[in-house]
Amino acid sequence: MGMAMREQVVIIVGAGPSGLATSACLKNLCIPNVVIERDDCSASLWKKRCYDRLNLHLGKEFCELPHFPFPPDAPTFISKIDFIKYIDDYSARFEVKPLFSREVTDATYDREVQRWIVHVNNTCTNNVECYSGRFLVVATGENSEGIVPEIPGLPEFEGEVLHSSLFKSGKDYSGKNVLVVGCGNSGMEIALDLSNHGAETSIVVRNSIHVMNKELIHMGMRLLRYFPMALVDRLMVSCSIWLYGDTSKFGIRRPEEGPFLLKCKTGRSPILDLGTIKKIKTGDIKVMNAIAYIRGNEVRFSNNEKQVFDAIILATGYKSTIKAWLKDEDGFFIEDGMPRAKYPNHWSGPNGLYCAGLSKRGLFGVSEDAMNIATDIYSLFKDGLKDKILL
Ligand SMILES: Cc1cc2nc3c(=O)[nH]c(=O)nc-3n(C[C@H](O)[C@H](O)[C@H](O)COP(=O)(O)OP(=O)(O)OC[C@H]3O[C@@H](n4cnc5c(N)ncnc54)[C@H](O)[C@@H]3O)c2cc1C
Ligand SMILES: NC(=O)C1=CN([C@@H]2O[C@H](COP(=O)(O)OP(=O)(O)OC[C@H]3O[C@@H](n4cnc5c(N)ncnc54)[C@H](OP(=O)(O)O)[C@@H]3O)[C@@H](O)[C@H]2O)C=CC1
Ligand SMILES: O=C(O)C(=O)Cc1c[nH]c2ccccc12
Repeated sequence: MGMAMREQVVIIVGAGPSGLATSACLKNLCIPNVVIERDDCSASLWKKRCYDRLNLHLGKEFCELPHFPFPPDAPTFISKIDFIKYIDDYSARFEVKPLFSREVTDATYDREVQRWIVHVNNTCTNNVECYSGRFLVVATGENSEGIVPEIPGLPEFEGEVLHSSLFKSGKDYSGKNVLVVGCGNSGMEIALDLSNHGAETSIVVRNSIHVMNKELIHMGMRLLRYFPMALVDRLMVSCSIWLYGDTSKFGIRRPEEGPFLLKCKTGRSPILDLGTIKKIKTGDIKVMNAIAYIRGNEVRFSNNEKQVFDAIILATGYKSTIKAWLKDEDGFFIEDGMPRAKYPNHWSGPNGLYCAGLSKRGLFGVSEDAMNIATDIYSLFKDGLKDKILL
């Protein structure tokens, strides 16, 4: 029996904020679309794959999705629960109804028929489904899979090893010796949570980082609307020095380049401190050098220090997994699954291919991409393609 081909205009892969926002913007312009999601719910990163104490880091004006502002009486900083509610309200408002439990395993552009052919594994029925669309929007996110670093001896480590995406709470680690590897925003907050719950906590900081707080970053983001980045960056660093002093004696060095410049160049966010630095200063959280190797349950650091641990939390970041399923003959994406073209030209590719949420600019980047993509597809509609597309 042949497989039924489900004809679509726009196929959106991923029902996180990017996929939902793109769908909503398209619907607003009366362009039919379908959202395909591997998980059994939308925004699964927020609902299932983050730690309990997580809340939004940025003010609500930087976390809004298109055409749906947060209520004026909502607090500046939104909690995770309220953000999840906002996402669900957003889907309801625009009647976005993703097809859940469907993992895209293959997407190929068929030049003959000028359409994207997308194969999906329905994890409920175990059937393979096939969709075809004139446009394909990749919205599978920068956080599709946790990165597990290659550290000698890690696979044989005798204690527990957990990626930060699976970490829920420090309460399971009370009284244990825990090593957090990685000092991005996840690592810093997880270390705080562990220590608050009575774990003996250490964190590996192998490179320089900018440390700021919520209010400072909020002020900086607002100032960026009016002032040059170099000026705002200088102000941010001065405030950071005033707030935290010289942290190098605690193992935390500041980069030469400014926080927002680094964010734009590398995508790495400054650390938004929620109390971790105070605990590092008091010695409640211990800063460690890079890991040299692991033997049994003992970790050896690059300065020859060694210590035994019960658990290791890998807060070592995430990767995009697009390359595993997208037949990308034109090389729109590079090896790490991120678009080759630099911001602000990253979102539009050849043959009706787009990506949303891959600009390393958090939720504000997500909204920008969704609106650009919908407007672009709409203009192709208007230019007379309409009849052809709707075929
Ligand atoms: C712990 C953490 C906290 C964060 N906090 C903030 C914050 O406060 N502010 C901010 O601006 N940003 C934050 N971010 C950044 C985050 O990337 C965005 O908030 C947002 O979730 C990005 O949305 P997205 O839709 O692009 O990706 P995601 O939310 O990751 O959604 C992608 C979706 O695609 C699905 N998918 C993946 N592969 C497939 C496939 N092959 N087939 C079908 N479906 C697939 C996934 O299941 C997922 O539901 C945070 C990230 C993390 C990890
Ligand atoms: N509430 C919020 O808004 C939150 C937002 N986020 C966001 O989510 C995204 C992901 O954050 P996060 O999960 O922290 O990941 P990141 O990619 O930001 O950080 C990963 C960290 O791991 C370090 N690292 C990687 N490999 C190793 C290794 N082998 N040994 C030692 N250190 C290593 C990196 O350091 P190095 O520089 O040395 O490579 C880096 O500090 C970010 O954009 C972040 O801002 C995260 C948490 C909360
Ligand atoms: O998650 C990202 O990549 C973002 O850009 C949003 C963000 C979350 N936490 C932050 C701290 C400082 C600057 C940006 C962010």
